[in-house]
Amino acid sequence: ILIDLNAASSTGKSVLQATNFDYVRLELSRMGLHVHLTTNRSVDRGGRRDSSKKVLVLEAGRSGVNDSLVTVPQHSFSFIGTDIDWLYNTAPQTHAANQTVNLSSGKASSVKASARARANVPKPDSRRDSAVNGLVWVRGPKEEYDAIEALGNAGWNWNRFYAAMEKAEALNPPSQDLVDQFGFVINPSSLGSAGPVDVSFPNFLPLQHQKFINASVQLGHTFNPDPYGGNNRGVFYSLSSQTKMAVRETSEFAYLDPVLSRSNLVVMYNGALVTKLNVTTIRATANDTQATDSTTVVTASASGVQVSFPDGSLQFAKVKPSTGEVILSAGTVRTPQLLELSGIGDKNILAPLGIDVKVNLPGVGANYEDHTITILTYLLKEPYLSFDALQYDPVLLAQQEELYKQGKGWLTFANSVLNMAPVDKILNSSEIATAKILLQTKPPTIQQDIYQGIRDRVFDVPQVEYLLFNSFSGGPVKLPNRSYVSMAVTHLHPLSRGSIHICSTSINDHPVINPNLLEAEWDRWFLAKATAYARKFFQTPAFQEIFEEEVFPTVADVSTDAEWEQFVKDNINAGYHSVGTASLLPRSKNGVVDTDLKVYGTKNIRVADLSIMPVLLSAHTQPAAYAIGEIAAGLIRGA
Ligand SMILES: Cc1cc2nc3c(=O)[nH]c(=O)nc-3n(C[C@H](O)[C@H](O)[C@H](O)COP(=O)(O)OP(=O)(O)OC[C@H]3O[C@@H](n4cnc5c(N)ncnc54)[C@H](O)[C@@H]3O)c2cc1C
Repeated sequence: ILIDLNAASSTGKSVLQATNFDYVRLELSRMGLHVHLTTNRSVDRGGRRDSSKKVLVLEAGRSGVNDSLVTVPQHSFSFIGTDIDWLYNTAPQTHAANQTVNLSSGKASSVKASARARANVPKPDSRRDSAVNGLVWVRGPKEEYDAIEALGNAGWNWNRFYAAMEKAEALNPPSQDLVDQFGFVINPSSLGSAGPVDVSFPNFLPLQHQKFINASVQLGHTFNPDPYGGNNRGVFYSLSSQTKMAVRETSEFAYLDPVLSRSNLVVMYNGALVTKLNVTTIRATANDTQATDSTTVVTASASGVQVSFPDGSLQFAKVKPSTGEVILSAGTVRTPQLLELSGIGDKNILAPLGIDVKVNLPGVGANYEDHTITILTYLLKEPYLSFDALQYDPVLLAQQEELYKQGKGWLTFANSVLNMAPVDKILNSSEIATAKILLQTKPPTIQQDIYQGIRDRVFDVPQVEYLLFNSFSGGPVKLPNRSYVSMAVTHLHPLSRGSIHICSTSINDHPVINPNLLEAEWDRWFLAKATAYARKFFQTPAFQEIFEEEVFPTVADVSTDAEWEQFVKDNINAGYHSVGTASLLPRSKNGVVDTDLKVYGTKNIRVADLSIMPVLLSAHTQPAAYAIGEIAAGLIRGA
């Protein structure tokens, strides 16, 4: 049953009153959605579906189906500032000029879109998706997944993640035409072919992105024809989470659509805002191994969740006594918020707010990590064009909109071509010596073994990603009727760690989001070096052919080490790759969930989203989110 709460609040209320659910899943949208749906779907595949299990999925966001800004690959990021953006900002960043940094996050579902797709509305007009990310589909190197296991998480290694990512994805190999036009190369045997999530190359690659491969090779970077099999070092063509016809792929379409007709599934969206879990507790007994002091509560269980409906009423969704489960997939910002509001978290944060501490779990909201990004802007020579031309040339825009209806042209493109660079490609020998010294200092906020792992892998795995945005990103002057391109420089393994904690007892107050960007000296120094290096791409013959000049920052403004460090502090961006606030780690290491994704000290509460990742990868995060969903589905089924 599919219930749009804005339209059918009373139906939603009657369903909640009448049902005890086996699984209540918070939230529907995007990555988080598919755990239960995968549960259903996978069980189907194995012929063991248990349709007696009642599943409730709750999502606060609305459908983005009628909003082409969220459905067309080229429009990714356009959701920022709209009603499908949670509108997060960080707290002032002490080590980054005290600025607050944008941390937009999607608040949308696309169940209507899925319904439309089921009705066979042809692509791409079905506009079926509401996801908002940049569509980049890439995985990290094998060692980084194995390092998650080495932190004390038995079984959470490359083999498991790789199998789960392959299970989720279905590669559409590029047509011969695309190979001939743009040079796309891929090794199909490193990718899944039968999963629900379509991954494809865009049907268009801007000239500057083609040249980026050449510029990288001219600088001594290696071209990697097979970045999906456990080694992503070098420059390569990256895939997008989109269909062959250039419609963005999402978890809703991939996982929800095939099971929407099931009578055991209820999906409430467009205003199903979960406010807290109702948690009851049983006190520790003397022989309980988890008890750390006489007041420790060791077994907490959720009887259900409270849901605020669009009409302002508070409803209760019940799980079956003794067997029902609640699965949190509210993302890295909201999952710790919901746990804390429900009394699961650090007692030193909860008690002053008057929250009854059900499980004292200091790891909730801690270990927060994000990639950090700087962006440089360059002017293209005439007559070369970027997406900026779509704004100043209405004829071109109209042509491209027409082409998109056939799944062709500029609008099919969000991104492709990444350069995942190891340290020794961008630092000289004296800088490497400095790097080794800086890495000896452990910043205060990172855990010892996470720090050690990152430090020990620094020279083995990529440390910086270079990626082109096909438009102007910033700078003092934007010339009319001219096209720009930007270079995003991402530090892949920062050492700074922050936190996300509630500051009130209301779900409506955003938690305090403090990534603590650039706290570590290593992070400031390395990102400055990596950003300065980005200029070298533009000095290669391949780029000099098409680029006129650097507009932000100019050589006159920023050239010395000190100037680059200041540039980084003044212009830092978060990577939109937040992880870690409900970390998969042993409880003794400040973990929040165990290897079954169960929240420590609880009987029937799991987390299945990116908040469980204890450390970031040399990769964008959505494939890991899908993998976590696939793995969680297996755990829930006991498979
Ligand atoms: C602008 C942007 C660009 C990105 N680009 C890329 C990219 O190109 N490639 C890539 O791999 N990754 C990218 N990412 C990252 C990737 O999209 C995220 O890491 C991923 O979506 C996280 O998945 P999640 O399931 O943990 O959380 P989310 O996808 O954030 O899902 C959480 C859901 O829970 C809902 N929710 C939250 N609180 C409540 C509540 N109280 N009640 C009900 N519902 C609630 C939210 O509305 C949301 O739908 C990008 C992210 C952003 C924001």
